[in-house]
Amino acid sequence: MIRLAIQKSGRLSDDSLKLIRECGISFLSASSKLKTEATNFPLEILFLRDDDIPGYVADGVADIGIVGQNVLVEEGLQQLTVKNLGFSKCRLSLAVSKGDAYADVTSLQGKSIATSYPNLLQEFLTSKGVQADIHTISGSVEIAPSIGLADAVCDIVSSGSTLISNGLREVETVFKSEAVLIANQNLDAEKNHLLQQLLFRMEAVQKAQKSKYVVLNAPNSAIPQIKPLLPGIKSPTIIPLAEEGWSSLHSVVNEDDFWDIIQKLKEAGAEGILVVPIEKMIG
Ligand SMILES: Nc1ncnc2c1ncn2[C@@H]1O[C@H](COP(=O)(O)OP(=O)(O)OP(=O)(O)O)[C@@H](O)[C@H]1O
Ligand SMILES: O=P(O)(O)OC[C@H]1O[C@H](OP(=O)(O)OP(=O)(O)O)[C@H](O)[C@@H]1O
Ligand SMILES: [Mg+2]
Repeated sequence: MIRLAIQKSGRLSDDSLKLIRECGISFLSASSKLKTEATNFPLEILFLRDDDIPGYVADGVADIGIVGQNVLVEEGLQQLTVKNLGFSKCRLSLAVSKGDAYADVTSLQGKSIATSYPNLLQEFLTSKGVQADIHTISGSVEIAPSIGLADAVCDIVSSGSTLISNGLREVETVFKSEAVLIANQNLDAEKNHLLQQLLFRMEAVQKAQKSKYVVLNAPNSAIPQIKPLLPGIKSPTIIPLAEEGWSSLHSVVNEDDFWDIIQKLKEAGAEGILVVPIEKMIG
């Protein structure tokens, strides 16, 4: 049995649970239950405050966990990272009151800055040669300038709407973050085997999310032009249609190149193009 720690409730929770389910793992979850067991994989899930997850994994209370890089690096435990997960993307930024003058980071010299990330902030300020008074608070950081607690803040930003609602202006990016899978560094052979199985499934899910299955019809005369546009995993599948002189081509395309390829396919004479999501992709 391997023990996974995820955030109980917050910005990491939904996508963490979604990823586990997409790996084909089923479990019952009730909001009041802080521990559950999967029904079809030897996995136990602990629901915790995100700040506690790196420490629990480092100590072996949990074997693996999902947490934001901002929390992991703040706690000095980045060496536990196994895999970037691509969700809960955000940045740790410095912000000042909307009306405050700000030229560059030296404008913060001698100022007080409220944050929940004193280590990341201190490292950034030191790298810029700036000395400031760091005031550590555990939440509602954006309120600090308006109540006279600090001159500036250093907090998590995604859309920027929390800053705007609190009369603040983002001025520097201190750290970029996304969710990561972390693991204890001394897992025994059995737990390591289970971790490798989970990683295999996660990679299949991630690959599938970046790809689309494309089906189209084309006159046989257009196939030489279309084939190089659809390299797929090996090469496209070509099946003759009932109508003489026509074929159906099937392939996988990468999401990043998708619109560009569709445009070129149409120009080459493709018709009836169907685009289908892929659930899992292996090899
Ligand atoms: N607005 C956001 N958009 C995307 N990701 C975010 C956002 N805010 C935070 N995150 C990421 O999600 C993590 C958890 O954020 P959340 O705000 O839920 O934490 P929290 O309030 O400290 O929760 P907890 O109660 O578990 O301590 C952060 O550490 C960060 O990595
Ligand atoms: O740039 P935005 O899109 O506005 O997001 C940023 C906000 O999101 C997070 O808080 P959250 O809403 O998770 O609440 P919390 O303070 O309870 O953690 C973070 O601490 C910021 O306050
Ligand atoms: Mg927290």
